Amino acid sequence: MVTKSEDQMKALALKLFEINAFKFGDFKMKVGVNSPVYFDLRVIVSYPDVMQTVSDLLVAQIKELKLSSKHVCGVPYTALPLATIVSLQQQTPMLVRRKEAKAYGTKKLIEGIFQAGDTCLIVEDVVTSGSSILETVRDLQSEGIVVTDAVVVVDREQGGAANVAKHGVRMHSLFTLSYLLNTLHEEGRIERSTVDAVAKYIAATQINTDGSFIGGDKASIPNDFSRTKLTYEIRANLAKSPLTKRLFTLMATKKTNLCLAADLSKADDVLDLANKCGPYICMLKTHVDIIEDFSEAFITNLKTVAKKHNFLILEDRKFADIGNTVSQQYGKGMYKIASWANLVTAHTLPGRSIVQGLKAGLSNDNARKERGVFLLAEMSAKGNLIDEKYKESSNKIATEGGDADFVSGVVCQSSTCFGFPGLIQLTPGVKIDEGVDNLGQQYQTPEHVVKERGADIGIVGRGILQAANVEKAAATYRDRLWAAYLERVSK
Ligand SMILES: O=c1ccn([C@@H]2O[C@H](COP(=O)(O)O)[C@@H](O)[C@H]2O)c(=O)[nH]1
Repeated sequence: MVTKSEDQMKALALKLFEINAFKFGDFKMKVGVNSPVYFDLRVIVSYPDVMQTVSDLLVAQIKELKLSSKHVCGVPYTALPLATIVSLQQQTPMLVRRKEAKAYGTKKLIEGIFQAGDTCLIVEDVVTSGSSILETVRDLQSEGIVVTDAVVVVDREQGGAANVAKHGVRMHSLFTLSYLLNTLHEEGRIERSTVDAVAKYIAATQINTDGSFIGGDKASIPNDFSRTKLTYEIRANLAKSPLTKRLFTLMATKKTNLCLAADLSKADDVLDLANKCGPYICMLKTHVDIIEDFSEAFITNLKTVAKKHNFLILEDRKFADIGNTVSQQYGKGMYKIASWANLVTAHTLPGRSIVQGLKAGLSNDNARKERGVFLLAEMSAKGNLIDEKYKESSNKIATEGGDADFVSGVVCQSSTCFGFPGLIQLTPGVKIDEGVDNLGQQYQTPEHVVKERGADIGIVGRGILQAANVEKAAATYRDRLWAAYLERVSK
């Protein structure tokens, strides 16, 4: 029996690229928007070895998943030869769906011998919206045939799996587009920028069951896929961690990209501030070590306020030690930060081990899904020592490697810090009046940080804390930051 090995999958991915079964460019798609990537699996009939491998892998997949069925049926036309080989290898009778009923003779849409109540497994080459699978399912079902599963060669990850699932069909793909892109990149065949560009396109073109685009019609799909031009809804689809997705979604639904820096030294003052400003913020940022009367009760109350007003808590601890120490600073000590802060900040100075150390401070994998870190790649302090190379290396830690899924974003001052749209740019040093304080903090206006510097979330501390009416000030900052974001994505 053929099994699916990682090496075999990689080799096939490269082979498909070599024979132009998938290519990069600007292609007109059935769904009505152009795509930077196109699959043409029709060509594989000219490569018997590729046909053999693809069908072997499909059969291995069917066996692995124990997908037993009375018939197999390929979605016309490209998948027909694949379904034929699967039928032969499995000795499972085939059904053939005609695209149009014959005008003479039996006028049947489904050819082959079957009875109502028989089960049938669908075979498909490439799935975008899933509409072609559903057309075949519809014709089989109208003959009383039961369809619960489909095996496909490539899932373009544009919503097809979810769409067919809504009609009771589970989709099992050999390859996802992300896997293919990453494999080609790892093997040096395509640039990281191509991977990112295609990922942005895929996130922006998620398709509903009815063929419409999630988040608007065709006209609303941007042709500029740079991070700052995409909406938070679209970027939520690209985020690697559940927590980052949650934050993007929270921002989009609550319509706020304001983070309040609660730099106060009394626990009750922080709670009072959080209660007053909670409705306007997506995140409350703490410096827990400046709270003089810190207690567990404070944390319990803060979590209650966060839940009531639907914001996340970011502890701006700026971890910077070796992994082993960081894991203890995060999980232990009097603050037990890992137990309550959704997010923390960390310097990238120690390298990748900073992220590994934080992950090690969490008790289990489930906890990791609910926690994340913002890495500091730039600082707002005048005369800070960070240079371009440091920024670039921080970007690599944030976006590459096995621990990048724990990174929710980057604390920085410019849009050039990172390009990956699944991460969030957090920018401090925001005040209605630009300027520098007496200890070197540099301020820019809400509009400037969002539109010119690429901030996704603006951090405001004293701009709100020192206002006569903190609630009113929070509302003003929320309005200005949000309006700047809307303007940025609409132009
Ligand atoms: O580069 C950085 C990183 C973090 N901060 C933090 O943000 C707030 C800013 O407060 P303001 O009162 O608005 O100046 C503060 O908690 C800093 O620790 C930063 O300013 N710059």
